[in-house]
Amino acid sequence: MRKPVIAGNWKMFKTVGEAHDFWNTASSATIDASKVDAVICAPFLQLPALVEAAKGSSIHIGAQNMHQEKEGAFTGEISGDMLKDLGVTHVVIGHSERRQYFNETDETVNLKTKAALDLGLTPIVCVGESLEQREAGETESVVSKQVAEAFEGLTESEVEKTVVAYEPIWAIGTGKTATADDANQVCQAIRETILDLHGEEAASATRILYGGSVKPANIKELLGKDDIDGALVGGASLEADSFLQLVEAAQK
Ligand SMILES: O=C(CO)COP(=O)(O)O
Repeated sequence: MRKPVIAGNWKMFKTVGEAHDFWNTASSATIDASKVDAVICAPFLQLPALVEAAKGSSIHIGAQNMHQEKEGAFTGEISGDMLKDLGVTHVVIGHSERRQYFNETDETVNLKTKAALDLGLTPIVCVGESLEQREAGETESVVSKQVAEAFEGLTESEVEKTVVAYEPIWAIGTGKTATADDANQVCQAIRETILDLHGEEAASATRILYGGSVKPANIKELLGKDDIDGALVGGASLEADSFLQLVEAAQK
């Protein structure tokens, strides 16, 4: 039985003050950490305050990116060691917005995933096809290649510790969700890729999330599918109430 993950990706939203407002509501929630991993992935500047606020709660704090090197002359970047030192536990890697706007490639995704695992951070590795690729019938081959390259050189136990998020680019922030069946089919193809490359145990243990316009209204149907183990959520994670409804749905 795979424990579901509900991970909020705040993207470039909220000031530290607004994050505190979120926390005032979220901290009173009863989350059963044995049933769900609830994670908030916030902008770097908010991480110290959020890690502090989350102490004693069942919500994990994650970053939205990290650099693959331990340290060095990389102006403007943040290393995994810096995140680890702060008490951050998760890190989103290879989000489509980073692939699109910040030159993230399958190769850097692989290096970052390895660097995160070496530090004991849980990578949430994002994959997904564009609308053009979907319409050309390339979804599964595109996504399988992204997964294969992201996991290149990882051991079976490292793969098991990694979370994959399938986020079709055309469904992000658009209100268009893949149908639960379509999303499940791609998540199943991802699991098959992991099976082929890393073996049965890795394939059955790895959590695969869906992301793209997930809301309290559609979470139950998505979680009802065999190969969907949770969600990576943008817009609906910004309000504590809706984030907590998603967590609630996953811990049932
Ligand atoms: O990109 C996403 C999460 O990483 C999805 O964003 P939305 O939930 O706003 O569509």
